[in-house]
Amino acid sequence: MALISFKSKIVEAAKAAEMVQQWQGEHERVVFTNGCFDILHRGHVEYLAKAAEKGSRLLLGLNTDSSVRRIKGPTRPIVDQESRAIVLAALGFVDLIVLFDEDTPYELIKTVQPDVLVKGADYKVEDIVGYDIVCERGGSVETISFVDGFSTTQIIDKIAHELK
Ligand SMILES: Nc1ncnc2c1ncn2[C@@H]1O[C@H](COP(=O)(O)OP(=O)(O)OP(=O)(O)O)[C@@H](O)[C@H]1O
Ligand SMILES: O=P(O)(O)O[C@@H]1O[C@H]([C@H](O)CO)[C@@H](O)[C@H](O)[C@@H]1O
Repeated sequence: MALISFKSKIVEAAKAAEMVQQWQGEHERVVFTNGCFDILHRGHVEYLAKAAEKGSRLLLGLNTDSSVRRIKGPTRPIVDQESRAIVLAALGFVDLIVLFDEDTPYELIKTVQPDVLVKGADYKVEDIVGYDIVCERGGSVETISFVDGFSTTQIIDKIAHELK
């Protein structure tokens, strides 16, 4: 798949909503998840693969750099938003990526109206942003178990320690 086709997965919210409506019209089950995904690691990949299995299409909400900075602190992200989006777009089981600049994906989830909302098991189901929106339309909100020993923070700490 040429790079250009990876980039075509990265769309604006309005386009994503249009695609989701089309897929749902064809009885496809659309899964939504979101995150910062700074320095992609094995936990992310296994998590996204399992999220994708919960439906037939996977839409990923990706925090912009300024959003990540507000959530994870002034030294983050390490990897810029365009690079994070392209790396994620290379994953065959990711169908669409939408950048969002808010602190939470609430407005994006309201716009795209997915069938399934997924986060990692570090979140309680009822605390997941968008829970109300997805449940209201009869969708499901689920968590995916953690792959122990993998986090971006741990990678950063390991590099910082090794380079001391
Ligand atoms: N080891 C893991 N196993 C399964 N899911 C994970 C793992 N690490 C992160 N996730 C999930 O991936 C998504 C993105 O998480 P995030 O980008 O915060 O990863 P992270 O490695 O925890 O980052 P940080 O260390 O900077 O907090 C979230 O839904 C999170 O639950
Ligand atoms: O990569 P993270 O930190 O797991 O992603 C965050 O998830 C938050 C979650 O959806 C809250 O229920 C979200 O609000 C935040 O914007 C990040 O995407």
